[in-house]
Amino acid sequence: MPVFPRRDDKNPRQATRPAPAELLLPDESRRLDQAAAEAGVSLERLMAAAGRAVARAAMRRWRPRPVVVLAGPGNNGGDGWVAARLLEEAGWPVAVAAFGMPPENSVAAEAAGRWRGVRVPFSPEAVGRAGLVIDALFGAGLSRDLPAEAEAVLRAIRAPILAVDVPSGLDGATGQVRGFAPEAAVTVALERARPGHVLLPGRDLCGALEVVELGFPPGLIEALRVRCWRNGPALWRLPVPGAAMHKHSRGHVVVAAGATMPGAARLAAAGARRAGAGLVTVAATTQGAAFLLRGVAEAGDIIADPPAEALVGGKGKVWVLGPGMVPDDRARDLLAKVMEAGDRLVVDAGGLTLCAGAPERLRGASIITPHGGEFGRVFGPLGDLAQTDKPEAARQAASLTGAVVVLKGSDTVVAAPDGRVAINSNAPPTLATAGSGDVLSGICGAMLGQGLEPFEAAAAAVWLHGAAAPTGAGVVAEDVAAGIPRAFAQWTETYA
Ligand SMILES: NC(=O)C1=CN([C@@H]2O[C@H](COP(=O)(O)OP(=O)(O)OC[C@H]3O[C@@H](n4cnc5c(N)ncnc54)[C@H](O)[C@@H]3O)[C@@H](O)[C@H]2O)[C@@H](O)CC1
Ligand SMILES: [K+]
Repeated sequence: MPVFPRRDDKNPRQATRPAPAELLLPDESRRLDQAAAEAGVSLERLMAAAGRAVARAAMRRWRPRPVVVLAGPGNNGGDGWVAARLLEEAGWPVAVAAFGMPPENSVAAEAAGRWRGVRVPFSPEAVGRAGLVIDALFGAGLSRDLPAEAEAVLRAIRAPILAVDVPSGLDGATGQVRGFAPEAAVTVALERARPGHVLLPGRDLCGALEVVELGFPPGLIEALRVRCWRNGPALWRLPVPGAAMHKHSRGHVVVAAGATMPGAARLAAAGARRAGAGLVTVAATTQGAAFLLRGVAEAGDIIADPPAEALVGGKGKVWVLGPGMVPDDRARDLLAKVMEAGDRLVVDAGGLTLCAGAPERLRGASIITPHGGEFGRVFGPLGDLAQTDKPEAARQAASLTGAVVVLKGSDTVVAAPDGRVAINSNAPPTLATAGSGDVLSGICGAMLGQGLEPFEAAAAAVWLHGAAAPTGAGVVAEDVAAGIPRAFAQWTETYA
């Protein structure tokens, strides 16, 4: 289970509560509705709350204007019928275009039955003159591709779209588009967000995400035992140096540098040092050491041509193996020795290339940090799965290797062998620059060295990396490392 921040309610500085981080899968959402019914909270009441939240979101963001509500045949449509009625009661001009009617005697049918206002045919013309379209066609659990008729209408929209639950066509579990999904200005998510609101391309289609609580009885979400979260401070605590600490109690990170790209090792070492590692050593070749010594302030201790035996083993040691590493015999030997010694280990870049098509070689690593290409090279068919279901692919890779998998991208997924998944969303596009991954692997090493367990270490590192990255033009990987103290400060001020 994730460690939740301790809070001291007497101290107002500690009063900020991280937003609920659970991401519900469609099946969990169904179980939640069922449990609510058993606890005496009817679907009717939940639908009324959802429709009210949608109407309020429209009134908060827009002045009264002609609204067209696209209502689908299920409960998503039901929310739309409720919202239509409330907006009309508030004096807005509203028309409903229904795509099929809900089954007789259903809660959604009841909501539709209460609509006394204008109905228009479900056609591209219906949305042509709208000033706002409420998309209540299908929800996050859509099980097949969007029908062509629905796509034609959604494509004809020129007005801003307020999506109920998800923009219709978006798969709530994976963030993938089923045939087509429109780009919403606002998405009202119900009770909790879904993985598809955070994963790409879904996140980009949702516009501003509003998560509204519907009034589920307390304890029901906890009882679901959700295994997927939005990555953030609700999942881990960053290590904060205490007065009694000394450098040897804050971990010793050893970065193994390759023969040809010592700059990558320097960036990994910078990430580790800025993220609080007590000691950082770069183990380089003679040639690499000569280069590194010129930038000693950002590299830590440098050892030229160390015999691996001299470095492996020892208390508190964490290896970062791979940034700038050429997958040669020396690297292969070193990986084997580190594994044999049982040291904690972060494997990235060249270290992953050593394991292409042979994921079993990674057994014993604590954290691996592949981008999509490296993931495919190591895990073969799971690489294809990652294209359609990134969390599931990362989860399977973690279970296969026993390592926490950090599958990188703008929507980095962190998966643990026990099935926990954190999806990250704070990475600015400036992180798409050479060397930024090296900084991340160093931060992962520093988190492990300071005592976080691998899943929390990886998730915290990924968040810190995103928070450290400056936005705007001209950002290079060194700036990300330099931004780490500011990211720590942001966390301390808000959550510590
Ligand atoms: N706990 C929650 O989150 C709550 C959710 N509510 C709403 O309930 C919705 C989910 O309701 P449903 O499960 O009824 O799902 P939908 O409203 O998405 O509708 C599914 C219906 O559409 C049909 N369908 C699916 N794909 C189709 C296709 N390609 N072509 C034609 N028909 C298709 C299905 O057979 C089913 O009848 C959520 O999106 C949300 O708006 C609220 O009403 C109340 C509480
Ligand atoms: K929708």
